[in-house]
Amino acid sequence: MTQKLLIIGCGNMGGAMLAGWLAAGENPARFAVLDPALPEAPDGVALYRSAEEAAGAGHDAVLLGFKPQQLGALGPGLQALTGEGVSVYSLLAGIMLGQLGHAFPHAAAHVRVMPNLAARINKSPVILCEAGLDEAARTAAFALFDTLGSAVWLGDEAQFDLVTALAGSGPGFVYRFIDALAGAAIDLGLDESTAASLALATVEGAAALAAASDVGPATLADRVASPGGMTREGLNVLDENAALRRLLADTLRATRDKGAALSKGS
Ligand SMILES: NC(=O)C1=CN([C@@H]2O[C@H](COP(=O)(O)OP(=O)(O)OC[C@H]3O[C@@H](n4cnc5c(N)ncnc54)[C@H](OP(=O)(O)O)[C@@H]3O)[C@@H](O)[C@H]2O)C=CC1
Ligand SMILES: O=C(O)[C@@H]1CCC=N1
Repeated sequence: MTQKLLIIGCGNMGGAMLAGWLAAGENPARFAVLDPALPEAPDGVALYRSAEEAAGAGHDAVLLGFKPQQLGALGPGLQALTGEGVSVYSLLAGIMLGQLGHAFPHAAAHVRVMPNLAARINKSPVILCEAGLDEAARTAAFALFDTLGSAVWLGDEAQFDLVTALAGSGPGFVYRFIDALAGAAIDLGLDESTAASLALATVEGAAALAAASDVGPATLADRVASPGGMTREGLNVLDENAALRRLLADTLRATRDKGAALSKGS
């Protein structure tokens, strides 16, 4: 079981995860941060400015929360923090287990972790893929990340970039949809603040209902579309030539394919 986690790079995503763990009641002393310029860490969480300083953290796992493009430059300087008995959890989009193994050869295990920003409110799916964990360590890793929402093991690493596009990047696409929904209403004559608040409340309520419902989104869409009514006309626009689905397939494809480029260093 991870006793103490050193978060290396605590920006948008690492910070959201740390906030989620603390919000769930985890002991702040279980966490430490290594980040050269972070203004401050939450109360009770040690903040280190260099790898040399962080060597005293007493950690048994690290969470890599810097950018994938930094792995080559930062990896060698992190060797001393990722020695025997230390598990390496990585948020680095596109970076494969084999590359983590190459960068941190002495670590006990290597785990890819893909959450999203909703970790901050413990509502994130967290996809996990590992090499080197024994059964007890798998159970402990699952529990740690499940606190942030809902953890799930992915058996086939070849699909990791695709699930990253869907669930890691996904909130970005949903936020664009909310803005586009509001923007379209503004284009048709609604005032800006009414459009923004109605679009957000509608997406929030629709997602919550879908999550609480025992039928799927397609059935719920049909329940919104009263026979002979207004909604069907709008659904017909989205459905014509699978317009929305094709747009989203292009979106996920472009996102997924950037993962392969990141793993090659671009
Ligand atoms: N944002 C998201 O929604 C998601 C991101 N990810 C992954 O999380 C990782 C971080 O992304 P994100 O949080 O968006 O990026 P950010 O830039 O917000 O966070 C990166 C953090 O790393 C810090 N950092 C820079 N250099 C070092 C160093 N030498 N040692 C330690 N820390 C350093 C940065 O500091 P400074 O700002 O001062 O440079 C910053 O605080 C990426 O690998 C990304 O693929 C995964 C899932 C979702
Ligand atoms: O944009 C990125 O590369 C990261 C990975 C998933 C979400 N943000």
